[in-house]
Amino acid sequence: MEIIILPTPADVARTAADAIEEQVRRGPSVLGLATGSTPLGTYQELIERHRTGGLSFAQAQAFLLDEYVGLPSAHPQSYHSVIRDEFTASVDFAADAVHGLDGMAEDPQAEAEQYEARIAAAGGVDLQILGIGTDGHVGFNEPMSSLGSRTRIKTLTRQTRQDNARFFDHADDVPDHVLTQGLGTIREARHLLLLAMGEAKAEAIAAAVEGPVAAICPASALQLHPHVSVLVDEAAASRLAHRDYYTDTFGRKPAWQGL
Ligand SMILES: N[C@@H]1[C@@H](O)[C@H](O)[C@@H](COP(=O)(O)O)O[C@@H]1O
Repeated sequence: MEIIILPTPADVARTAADAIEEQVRRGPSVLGLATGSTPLGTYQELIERHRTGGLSFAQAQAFLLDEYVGLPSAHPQSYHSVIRDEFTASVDFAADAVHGLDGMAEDPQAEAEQYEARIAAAGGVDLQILGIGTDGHVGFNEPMSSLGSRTRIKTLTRQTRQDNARFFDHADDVPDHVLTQGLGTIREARHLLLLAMGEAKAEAIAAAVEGPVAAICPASALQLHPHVSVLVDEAAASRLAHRDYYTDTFGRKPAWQGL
């Protein structure tokens, strides 16, 4: 894992956008997109680069990590709507290039299997953006998710429903169930970019990066992946025990200048 500690959330957003831009400029790319508040600065940065710097997503495809069960895609808090409103509608993805799970599918298991097949048919994900929940979840893989799990239906924890209540009118409106790519699915992406900002994520980041690989912290499964970049601001890095090791450059430029 490459642990990159940056001064501010804006630096995290810019560095993540650099990695995505580099991937997209390399040629036709498959991006894995996360929702939640963490990547919003990155998406803003990419929209700006599209508008002013000619960055194009016309050759890219995107797959969302997860979706609420029971919300139609037109619901403002469905992840279909969120990613469109926060990012994809403001750049130039081709029609039908942005894929998500159908939270209204009559057979969620069949939907999950078809989604895996669609990712495979696209050639797999080149670069996957990830946030982290305060309980260490990635996607919606809650604690005790199998480290080898595939896309499936999951029940949210009370903690995650509370954390996400801010996006809904009433706390009770947060769905109980979700469809999410599994930890095994996520680990098949070729490069993982885990982003975290703020003190509230510090404990989860420390457990994910320095803790044992264990289902109690789903993000710790990323330690098994050969190419992970963890971009954190100072606050999210504040519980890391080995900070000096991550930041020691021995006078060279930091490794992250070219993720
Ligand atoms: N399913 C999403 C995750 O993909 C996200 O990374 C995480 C953190 O959310 P936020 O970025 O808003 O803190 O929780 C949400 O529930």
